[in-house]
Amino acid sequence: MSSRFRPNPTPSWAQTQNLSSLKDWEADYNDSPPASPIRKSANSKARARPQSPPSFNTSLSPRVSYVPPSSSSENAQKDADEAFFNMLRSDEPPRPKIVKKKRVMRVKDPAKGAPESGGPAKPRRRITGGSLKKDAKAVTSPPPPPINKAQQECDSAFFGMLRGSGNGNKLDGKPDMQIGAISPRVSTESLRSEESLLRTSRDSDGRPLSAGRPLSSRRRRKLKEPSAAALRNSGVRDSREEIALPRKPKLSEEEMNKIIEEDRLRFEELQLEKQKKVAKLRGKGVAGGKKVAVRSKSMTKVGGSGAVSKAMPLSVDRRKKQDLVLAQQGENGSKDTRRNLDKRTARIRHSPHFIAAIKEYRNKNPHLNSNHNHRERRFDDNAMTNRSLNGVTVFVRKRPLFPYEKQRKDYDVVSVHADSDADSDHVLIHNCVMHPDMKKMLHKPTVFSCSAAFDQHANNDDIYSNVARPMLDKVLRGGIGTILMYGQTGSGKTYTMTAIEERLGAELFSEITEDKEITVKFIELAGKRAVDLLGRRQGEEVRIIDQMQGMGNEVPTVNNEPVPKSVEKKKHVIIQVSMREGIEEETEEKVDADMMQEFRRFNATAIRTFPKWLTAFVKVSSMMDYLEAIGDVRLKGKYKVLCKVEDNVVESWRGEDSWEGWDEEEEDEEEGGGEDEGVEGEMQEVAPAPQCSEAPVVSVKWKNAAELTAKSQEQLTKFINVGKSRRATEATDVNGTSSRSHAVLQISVKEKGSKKCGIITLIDCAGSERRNDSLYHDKERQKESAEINASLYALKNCIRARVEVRENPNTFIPYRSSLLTRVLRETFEVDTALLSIIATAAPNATDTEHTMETLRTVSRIVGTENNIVELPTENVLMAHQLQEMIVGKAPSSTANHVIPMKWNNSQLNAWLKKAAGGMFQNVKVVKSDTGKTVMAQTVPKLTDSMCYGDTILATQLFNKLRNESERINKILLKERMERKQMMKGLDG
Ligand SMILES: Nc1ncnc2c1ncn2[C@@H]1O[C@H](COP(=O)(O)OP(=O)(O)OP(=O)(O)O)[C@@H](O)[C@H]1O
Repeated sequence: MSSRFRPNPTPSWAQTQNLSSLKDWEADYNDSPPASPIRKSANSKARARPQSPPSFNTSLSPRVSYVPPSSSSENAQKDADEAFFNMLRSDEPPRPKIVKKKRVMRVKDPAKGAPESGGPAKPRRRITGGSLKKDAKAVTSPPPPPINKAQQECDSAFFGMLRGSGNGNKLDGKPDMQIGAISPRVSTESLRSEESLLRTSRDSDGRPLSAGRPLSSRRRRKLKEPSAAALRNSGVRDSREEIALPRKPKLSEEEMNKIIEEDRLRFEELQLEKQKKVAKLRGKGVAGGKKVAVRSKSMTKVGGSGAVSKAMPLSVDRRKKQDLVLAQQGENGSKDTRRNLDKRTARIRHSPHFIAAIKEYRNKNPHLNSNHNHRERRFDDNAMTNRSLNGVTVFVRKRPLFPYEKQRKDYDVVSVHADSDADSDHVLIHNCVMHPDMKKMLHKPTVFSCSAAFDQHANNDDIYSNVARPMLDKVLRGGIGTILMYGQTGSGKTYTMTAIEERLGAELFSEITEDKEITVKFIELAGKRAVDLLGRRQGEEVRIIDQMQGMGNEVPTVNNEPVPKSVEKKKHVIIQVSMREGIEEETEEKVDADMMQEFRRFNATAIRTFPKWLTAFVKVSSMMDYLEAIGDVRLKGKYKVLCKVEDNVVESWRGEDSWEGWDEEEEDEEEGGGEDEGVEGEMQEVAPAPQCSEAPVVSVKWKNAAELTAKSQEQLTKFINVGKSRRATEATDVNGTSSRSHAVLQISVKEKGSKKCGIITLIDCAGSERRNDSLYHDKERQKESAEINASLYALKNCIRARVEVRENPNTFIPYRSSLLTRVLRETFEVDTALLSIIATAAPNATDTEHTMETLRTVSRIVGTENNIVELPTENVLMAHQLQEMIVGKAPSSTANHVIPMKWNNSQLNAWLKKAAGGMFQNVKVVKSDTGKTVMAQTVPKLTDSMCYGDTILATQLFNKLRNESERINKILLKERMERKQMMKGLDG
């Protein structure tokens, strides 16, 4: 037998048995076993846990009920003892402890039922026990019957008790709550039984603690109880189910809404209450309003009732509170406190400083002040030629700042320097940016040069007379003139162009003679499509056919000459060039050399010369170059080009647009029988150029585009307006009616019955947008924007190439890269053609980057980007410094005040020398001492560290430092208020 179960005799018990010592008792153990160790043990346990004395229902152990020794029942005592020791000997689990008989007598009538089931319950034998009679019978009936289930239960309870769990039920039939609470120590076997579920966790009234709520999974695991699902599966009924409280009925939507509304009202009420409280506190000066308003915990505990937190989760409260604070801020106009801002926002946020800095800069440089008299300044043809930059006249027009822009605190960052004495004007952009530390403000002036610049005071007449009027003279003589508007969306391209069209129309009709007529064509270039704006059918697609007059593009013909095998393998295209008939022999060599040089540019691998032919092998991969080469050759008007293209190579190329397009155009030309056609056969002579004095030698045809003859200025205006109304415009974020295409208006002045003509082309480009602005546009719009920008890029390249052509005639002009440049081919290739670009500039600070980019692009176009000057960056002064500068009044204190907490070692030393009439000049200061370290010290510390043990001096030092701190803080506060006042003045 395990010693664990050996009865533990106590001296008192030994004394009762007349045993002198424990040893004696042990010796006599077998003969006369102690009769009351269990009782003693039980009693001792009861003492140890007075609040929950273990009590046992004897019915749980009917056979082992123990009757304490008494004079009246000696035999019963003996029997009980024997039964007990029998049990011990037979290795049976120990029986539960026996309680006093008195208590046994208090057992309730089981017929009254267990309280947990509510009504009159069936007698629960195993739990509430059987009858007392039965128990008594069991006590007196040796030998013990085999252990049944009830016995096992009883045993397990007993073990539990021995281990200290005290498992068992009171004899009065009410389970002990404490006992239930410590039931984890109940043997696994018993817990698994159905009854154990009922026995666990009951309160003093016998109701299970888990009533109305299932046990948590953690608790269940602890109790080693099967889950409800497991019980269900095993067919055992879970008692918890019986006693579960009925679920709350679902609320209808109406009821829910009502509750929500009530909560909301309550919340608002509480908010008001809170605001009143805060206002009261502020009035009393008890607390900084902000702290109370924002940090108050009252949102969760208002009124101490927790009503708000009950009604709404904390996050909702917080959000509402935040919304309220934000709304209040908005109403009060309180400032945005963010620190990291994008360029545009930062410019607006610090606008007063930047405005003042720009104003100051203009004052220092009076020529930048916009008071130019544009009326007096009229450039004639010659002046314009002198002022042209690399053959292109560049004008800049700055539009005024709109009231809505002023309203949002935007400001003018474009200064114009119109210098009539020099050859060029200048535009200065005040680029206002923040230092990366987001504290310092910088002003970066950048200067761009142009032929002529117009500020916001220039009107449309000024623009017309300087830009279009000189061009008109040339056009009337049969020349070519092109005016191109380039600029950011909303910068005034359409506005300016409309003004020019009106005035141009009026002058044209007043100047032309009767033998001349004016025709007009108007198309729109949107991406890769050209659409007629004046045709009967709206949206008619126009095809741009650019070819040299009298020459035409030819269908490649196959020469008989065999293709060398090596070439075939490499998939080369063979280009054969025939000399033009009538070319003089002495120049033949030179032409050959030119031609060879030309082909080398296109990576021709072999060039052969024949008496009348020149053959080059060009790689298929550079087919586009090859096509351009042909164009180039034609341009010179010296050669006739024939192509011999290897069959399979052609096949492989046919799928490409460019080649097919090329063929089709040719076919069209042949079918159409246009006036410039007639190229038949290989050796067709070049038709003579038109006899018009300055007529173009090349012609770009707008096939399908309606050409209308305008008989009067009104009619011309009407045609233009019809075209404009058909033009695709859409609202962008930047401009309400932004042009999404390039509008090309061509006005020709023709001699009646003759082909002689002068042409003026006015191009209103689509807004050059940046990605940032088109960020929120849909996909189609973004694609459109990309195409617009691509065509503007091509334009830039062509104009640039045109500029370069003057120095290097071999310069390749990539006019084929966009529809816009194909339309403008005449302008690029005719030397006498005039080209003017008007760059429109928006003055507002938020568009600084766009404006700079426009001017930079135009400078690149004309090859003057090297003339862009970036002036030294200046620091923008803060308000108190500006005040002195602008208002002419110094702030109340110009001294640089620093609070003691921020003093460095030298500042500390300086103060100590002067303060209190030099009282502290002899205090001990080490190198590492700063204002902060000294301020952090208490008087005793100061006494030791600095004042050589002089407490009075240390106290003085301590107080004086604090006084000084207070004094400086007051001054700083005053300065801050002054600055604020001044800023308000600047804003206004
Ligand atoms: N110099 C100016 N004076 C007065 N208002 C102007 C001036 N320039 C432009 N505007 C006004 O600015 C607005 C936008 O101008 P406009 O439509 O010409 O811009 P845009 O550059 O053609 O734009 P988009 O490229 O998007 O078509 C118009 O309302 C126009 O009246």
